[in-house]
Amino acid sequence: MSPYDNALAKPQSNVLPAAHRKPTREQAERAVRTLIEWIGEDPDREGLADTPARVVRSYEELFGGYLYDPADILARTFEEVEAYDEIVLLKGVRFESFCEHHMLPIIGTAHVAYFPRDRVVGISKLARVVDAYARRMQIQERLTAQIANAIQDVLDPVGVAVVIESEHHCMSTRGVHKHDVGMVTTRMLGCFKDDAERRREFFQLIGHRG
Ligand SMILES: Nc1nc2c(ncn2[C@@H]2O[C@H](COP(=O)(O)OP(=O)(O)OP(=O)(O)O)[C@@H](O)[C@H]2O)c(=O)[nH]1
Ligand SMILES: [Zn+2]
Repeated sequence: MSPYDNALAKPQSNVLPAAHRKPTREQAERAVRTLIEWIGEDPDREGLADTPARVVRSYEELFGGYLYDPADILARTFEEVEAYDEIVLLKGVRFESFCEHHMLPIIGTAHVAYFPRDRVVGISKLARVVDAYARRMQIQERLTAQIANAIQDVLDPVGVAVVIESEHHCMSTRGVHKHDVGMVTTRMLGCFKDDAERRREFFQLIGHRG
């Protein structure tokens, strides 16, 4: 059992606790201004005057995943007309996320597969689920597990497989300064966990040796 399983009981585990009061936009902009001052810059010079507002606006986009419930995204499904008992794979879904330790980008690719039981989902919805979880403060292990668990919980397929490969800018642009190092995480559920042949087929489809 992975240490993240408990935190994953609900797909949306890293949302704001109810007791936490969300700061106003003005407070958020003031916080950015404070950081600019802390860096040693003049927040009133022309080039920086609008920066706090820009940063807060960009955060709305970069961390917009909290506004989406993956269960809603996956709610619209289609009954299979012909029984399709093979893997459905969305391969190479690029995403941008932010590590929760340094708030620096995690840039990566997700491969998301499921083995339908009796319903299929519009394929774009798998990419939307990736974004809904990526556009939050994350660690890659949790991101991987959340995507897989949401698909399992909502679609109840025979199995789900998620592989994420990424570069962590907190490792490349600061700290240990290691470039071109990939972090790979996987989450296998159902037939992909229990059936070695199915898992091998999945890894072959994404171009890895299983
Ligand atoms: N497991 C895991 N670690 C991550 C992820 N993103 C960032 N980290 C790591 O989180 C760790 C935080 O370590 P700390 O020692 O608290 O922070 P730090 O002093 O800034 O560490 P360095 O990055 O080694 O300089 C670092 O080792 C990061 O590489 C992630 O998605 N998963
Ligand atoms: Zn980091």
